[in-house]
Amino acid sequence: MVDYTEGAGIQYHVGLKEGDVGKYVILPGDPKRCQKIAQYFENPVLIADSREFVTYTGTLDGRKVSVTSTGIGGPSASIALEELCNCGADTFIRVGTCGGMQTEVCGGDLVIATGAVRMEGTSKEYAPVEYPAVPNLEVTNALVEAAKKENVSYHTGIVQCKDSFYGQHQPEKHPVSYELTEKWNAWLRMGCMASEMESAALFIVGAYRRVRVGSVFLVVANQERERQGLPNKQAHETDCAIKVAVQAIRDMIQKEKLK
Ligand SMILES: O=P(O)(O)O[C@H]1O[C@H](CO)[C@@H](O)[C@H]1O
Ligand SMILES: O=c1cc[nH]c(=O)[nH]1
Repeated sequence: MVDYTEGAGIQYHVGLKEGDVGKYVILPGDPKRCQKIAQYFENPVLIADSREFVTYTGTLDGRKVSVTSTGIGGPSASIALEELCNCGADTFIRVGTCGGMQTEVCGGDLVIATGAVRMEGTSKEYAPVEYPAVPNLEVTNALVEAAKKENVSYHTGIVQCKDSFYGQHQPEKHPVSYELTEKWNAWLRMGCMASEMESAALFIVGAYRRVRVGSVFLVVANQERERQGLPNKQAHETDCAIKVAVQAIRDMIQKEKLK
């Protein structure tokens, strides 16, 4: 393979090398969420700012932890995950936003993924479609315990991943509306809780790289509630999801210390 590391072990896209990041990394999509997340660390330092990939490293309970943004969608998320693995990280929590699908999933709630629908392209370049996109059980259990501790309204379940944000929100405008709409109805009937864009790729690449990945999301709104004429609360403050992810990492660190 061509050496994209410029000979110094620096990963081509994220601009990081071994030692720059902790074992635990929080993965938001939005680079602007990184600083906010880093504020929960002790002594956070901006390590790299390359394309959509912004990284801060600090500590939590004496252990090195990092946050790296992935940008939007599977392609950049898979790059971030691969390159962070190359730097020595092995436990990841995606902290994202999502759109609620079942009517009980309201704006301001959290969703913790127990699996992801692979209606995106990146994961298909790693594993045949028969292979399921599932998060790591330890990370997911830690997220659920943290959500209980933080006393927040949360749901667990399958999230639907896709590549086109507007295919989710305005399928009728897409030339393949027939396919988008029919599949959306199938995901609803199968009980999908929310729609977002990166977890399927992250879970599949995580399985391939033998690292632990989990996801927690803030529900921004619910288009199904809107469609059914139900009140559709909107939320944009991700603090609640960040707190749950940070608490989950603290709990995993504590468990590790007891080993
Ligand atoms: O808020 P983030 O983490 O970016 O996540 C969600 O928001 C973006 C779409 O608005 C997609 O990346 C989707 O997965
Ligand atoms: O509706 C939404 C909200 C956030 N992210 C998505 O992909 N869809």
